[in-house]
Amino acid sequence: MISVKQAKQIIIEAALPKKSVLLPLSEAFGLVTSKGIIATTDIPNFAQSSMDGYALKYEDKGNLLKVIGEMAAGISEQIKISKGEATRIFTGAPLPLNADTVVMQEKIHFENNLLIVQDENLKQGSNVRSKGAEVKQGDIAMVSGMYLSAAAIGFLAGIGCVEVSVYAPPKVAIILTGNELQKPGNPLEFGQVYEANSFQLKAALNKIGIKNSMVLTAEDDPEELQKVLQKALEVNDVVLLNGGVSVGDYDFVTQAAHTCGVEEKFHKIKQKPGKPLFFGTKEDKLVFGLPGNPSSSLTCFYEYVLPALESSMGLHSSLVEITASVTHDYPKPAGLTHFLKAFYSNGKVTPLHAQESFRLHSFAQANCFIILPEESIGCKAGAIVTVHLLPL
Ligand SMILES: Nc1nc2c(c(=O)[nH]1)N[C@H]1C(S)=C(S)[C@@H](COP(=O)(O)OP(=O)(O)OC[C@H]3O[C@@H](n4cnc5c(N)ncnc54)[C@H](O)[C@@H]3O)O[C@H]1N2
Ligand code: MOO
Repeated sequence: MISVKQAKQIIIEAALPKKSVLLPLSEAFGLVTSKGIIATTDIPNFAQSSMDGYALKYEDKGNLLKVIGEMAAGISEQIKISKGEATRIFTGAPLPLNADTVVMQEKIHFENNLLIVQDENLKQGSNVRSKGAEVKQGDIAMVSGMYLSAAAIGFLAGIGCVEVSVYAPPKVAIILTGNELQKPGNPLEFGQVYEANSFQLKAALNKIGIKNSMVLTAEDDPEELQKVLQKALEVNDVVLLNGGVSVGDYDFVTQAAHTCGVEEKFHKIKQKPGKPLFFGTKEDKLVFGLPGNPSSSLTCFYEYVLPALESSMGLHSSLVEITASVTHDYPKPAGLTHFLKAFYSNGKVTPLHAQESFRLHSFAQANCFIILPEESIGCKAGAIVTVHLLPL
């Protein structure tokens, strides 16, 4: 058995290659740019008013001005002003030719139908967004490696971008093993359990933009499992097997992986839950044999699978490590690293009641793991412990 640290290192070394893909902007939220983006035009594309008011030549601000027309947002015809003239103008509209300044409508008055500016703070260029103030044509508007937040998507749309090169979300297959699994919605026959792992894994994959993962099932039969794994490997970058990875007579995952040409990198880690985790590679594809117990499966996903997926997508790890003061004693024997389902708030972390790996009740209320290292014999209330905040 290897340590948690060794297992993580082996997975980092087996890094999935980063693949670039061109996607419509509407599908790029949450992904990371794989190429820089060059602005194809000046934005704004014209000198633009940022207020409702009057457009004038700054040098005319002390004169009585004749209002010769109106510039509204979206206007298609240009107006030219001369000395002693101004136009009405609205927010977002282009400035008339020769105007360089906008005075807010609250800061003027009229005498005999002529405009008088009453704004001591008015400067040349006041209330005007200059052409190219956001980006200039030919500028790098966004560098490679940028996370596409909602604001980043809005920014790119605003500079006229329709497609963006991003690191492709890897294709992931989930394989369920176990004759006892029943779909939620059907009555449970004797000996059956509701299938939960594909639901939680799909939810966690969705969270990082990996959608439409394939879910395949295999009875506890070595040949069937081998066929299903072979099929999954043909079209996916990552395969997540569930269950069948331990030492029972019906646990065929390692055997099937070997028969499919998967090179075993490790099997079993000094940890709880998730001790029997299997990891192997086939060419540049990754194969994880997640232990079947739902809590073990999801813990291994967060600690081992997620970082591998995120790194291939250019994402920073969403499993954030902090330290916190633990609120209760939690004794454990030395020998295995424990990942305790816990709740973190305001610098304090509380281990939750049910830690058994067949249960998800406490996991459903958890927002973090407390990490108790291999050599530790647990923690005392008030001790500072390592915490991994979960990307919920
Ligand atoms: N003699 C030993 N027995 C076991 C050991 C061991 O070291 N020696 N390790 C135990 C540990 S720890 C774990 S974890 C499990 C892992 O077992 P498997 O990965 O082989 O998983 P299964 O036996 O197929 O299933 C375990 C458990 O999980 C339920 N399960 C499986 N898939 C799903 C699913 N998709 N949704 C919901 N529940 C699922 C399954 O019904 C079992 O109850 O091995 C221990 N045994
Ligand atoms: O390690 Mo198993 O995952 O405890 O139940």
